[in-house]
Amino acid sequence: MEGGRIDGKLEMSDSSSELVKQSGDEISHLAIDIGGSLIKIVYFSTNSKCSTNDEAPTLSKERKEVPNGDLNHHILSGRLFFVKFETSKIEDCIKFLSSKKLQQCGAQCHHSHADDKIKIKATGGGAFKFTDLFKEKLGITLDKVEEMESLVAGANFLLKAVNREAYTYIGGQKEYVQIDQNDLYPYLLVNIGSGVSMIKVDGDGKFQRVSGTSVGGGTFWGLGKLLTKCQSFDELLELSHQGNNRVIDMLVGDIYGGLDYSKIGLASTAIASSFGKAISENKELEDYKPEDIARSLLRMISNNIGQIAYLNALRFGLKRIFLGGFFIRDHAYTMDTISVAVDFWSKGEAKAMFLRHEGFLGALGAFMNYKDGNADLCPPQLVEQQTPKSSNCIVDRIHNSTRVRENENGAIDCRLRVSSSFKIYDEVKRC
Ligand SMILES: Nc1ncnc2c1ncn2[C@@H]1O[C@H](COP(=O)(O)OP(=O)(O)OP(=O)(O)O)[C@@H](O)[C@H]1O
Ligand SMILES: CC(C)(CO)[C@@H](O)C(=O)NCCC(=O)O
Repeated sequence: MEGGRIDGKLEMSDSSSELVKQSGDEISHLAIDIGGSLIKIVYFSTNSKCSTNDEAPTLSKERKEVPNGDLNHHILSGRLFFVKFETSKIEDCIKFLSSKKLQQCGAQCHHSHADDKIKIKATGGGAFKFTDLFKEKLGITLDKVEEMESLVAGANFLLKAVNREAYTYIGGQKEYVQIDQNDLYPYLLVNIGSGVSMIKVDGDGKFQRVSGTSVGGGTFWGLGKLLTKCQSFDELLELSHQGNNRVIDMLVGDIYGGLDYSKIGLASTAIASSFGKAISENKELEDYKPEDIARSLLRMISNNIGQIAYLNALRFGLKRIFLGGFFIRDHAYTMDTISVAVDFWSKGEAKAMFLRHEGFLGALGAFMNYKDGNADLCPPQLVEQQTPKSSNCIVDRIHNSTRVRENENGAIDCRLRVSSSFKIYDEVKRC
């Protein structure tokens, strides 16, 4: 179907407005994914002001003996929040972080000044590029988590723990997919960020990056900016919604005198050559409408990604393709093009499925990595909302049965298990 934003789009926060609205949150854990285009932050807050549900987020002082004996735990109830910034505006991100009470994020406050010890999980190329900046401006050490590992951990978590996370988009209809946790693997994860990574996922921590393409979200936004003079990514997407790609794309019918090329299965309306019409018309860039250019560009890139995804799925015999990354933006035309490409090339065999927390896979995966924390800081683990039964492995329990709750803003209600050595903000200040 033709473009347009789908109703009920997740309004996960876009930088500056959030700076004011959410300052003062008590953040217990935070992870960051610094990509080529966008910085994504996932944080867990126990601030009860944020709750819209009947069960207010609280710090429950519930103590649990872990089975091997020696550690007590707190259970923190609260909510996972999602925020993003443009990487080119990293100063906004720095301001945001400095407005937060971050001292407890992985901080170990024994024997020395807490500021020396603030460590957050960080992934993406920017975790390397901006190491010094974070140290200088915020006194924060970035504890690096490998990018592909983070993407996979984030996707696995969402697919197993969050209801209505994955959906198909066919014929203009969004349909949520019920994930059978015992039949999830293998699948192909296609992350469309600035560039595109394709990862074959075989289990928790079991994966292989099998392909990638540099023609991705950065290409759409970069070329689109040059060709249309749009000032923002969302403006470019909106413009594409109003355009007609047939003005610029050379169609099969343009070559075949209006006929289908039925012998090889190409309808006259299929695109034979993206932007191909521009070579035969005596027109300058200014003679084309920006909306038509935006439309052709979006179609070209989405189609190409859909096709490469399908080829890789075919290569490894994978039927399920999950797509993440902020290029998608829950945008109808983008998802429709990718879905049609996968459906067309696989003759209906493979399915493209989109993730609601699209661009936050890496940040979520890095967040999950706190479970590998060192001995001083007990690994925080996400636990479900229901009263936990006695079990040794809370994460396992998520994976095997219950699901965390998600509210309409994309924030996820959940509980975090932390060790008794973990301090809430006021206590940290006194260290
Ligand atoms: N507000 C925005 N500003 C810039 N790009 C946006 C915006 N919203 C969506 N996008 C699209 O999302 C892409 C970035 O997606 P994402 O954040 O998943 O990748 P990244 O982590 O920045 O890239 P990479 O993983 O390749 O380093 C951009 O290239 C652009 O196509
Ligand atoms: C380089 C990364 C992994 C950085 O996130 C990403 O932008 C990407 O996958 N680019 C595509 C590179 C390629 O495989 O051609």
